[in-house]
Amino acid sequence: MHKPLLKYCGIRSEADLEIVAESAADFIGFIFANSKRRVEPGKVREWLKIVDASSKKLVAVFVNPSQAELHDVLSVLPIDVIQFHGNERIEDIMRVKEKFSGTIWKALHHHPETIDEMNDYKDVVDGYVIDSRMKNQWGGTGISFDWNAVPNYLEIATTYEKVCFIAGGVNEQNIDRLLTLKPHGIDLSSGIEMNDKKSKKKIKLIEERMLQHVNLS
Ligand SMILES: O=C(O)c1ccccc1NCC(=O)[C@H](O)[C@H](O)COP(=O)(O)O
Repeated sequence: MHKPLLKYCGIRSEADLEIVAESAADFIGFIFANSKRRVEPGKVREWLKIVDASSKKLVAVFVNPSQAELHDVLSVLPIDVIQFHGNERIEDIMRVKEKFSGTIWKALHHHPETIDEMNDYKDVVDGYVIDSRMKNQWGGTGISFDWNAVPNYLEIATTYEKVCFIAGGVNEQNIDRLLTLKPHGIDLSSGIEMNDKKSKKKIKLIEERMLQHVNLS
């Protein structure tokens, strides 16, 4: 089995960045939306001058951003992927695509219409992040959704030739089950944190589980 793509999200300090830069993550995510994990683009730029994260792709996570908010981030940081995590309209995303030549992912929250939404966005995005749906919180909830739906999401994404990350409450205790479902990618934030900081110990446990799974299958 190929190792699923791995994204560590919600980097909020130079120390966090140092930890994930040394990890097996393929993608590292920064939150530019209202959240306890929100970061300022200028600060991230400073950290990136000090910490070598050049082996990682940088993901900018937005929730219904204005053009100015997008510009503030994209003009300062070498962003590889924009992750839209709100209820951005298709025409909003199309407008961004006119200027941004990188990858675009749409986060969709697990609910009865998610499959329809995957279809709605398929012509404007390169991939999906399926996350838990919680009242008053767009993401970073630490809560997982019913993973019985994951095979269906993966199948639909594959049909559309898109990558599909599974997010929401993934941690070292439940990642084994998720790995058996062969997600294209796994996205973690709360599950690699301790006292609001990224934890080397938790990352090590996650990566050991992933490695064992890949070696066994
Ligand atoms: O992480 C946040 O605080 C956040 C806030 C607003 C929008 C999105 C946010 N996170 C996006 C992510 O990609 C997270 O990694 C994803 O929601 C999973 O989080 P978690 O359940 O904490 O592992």
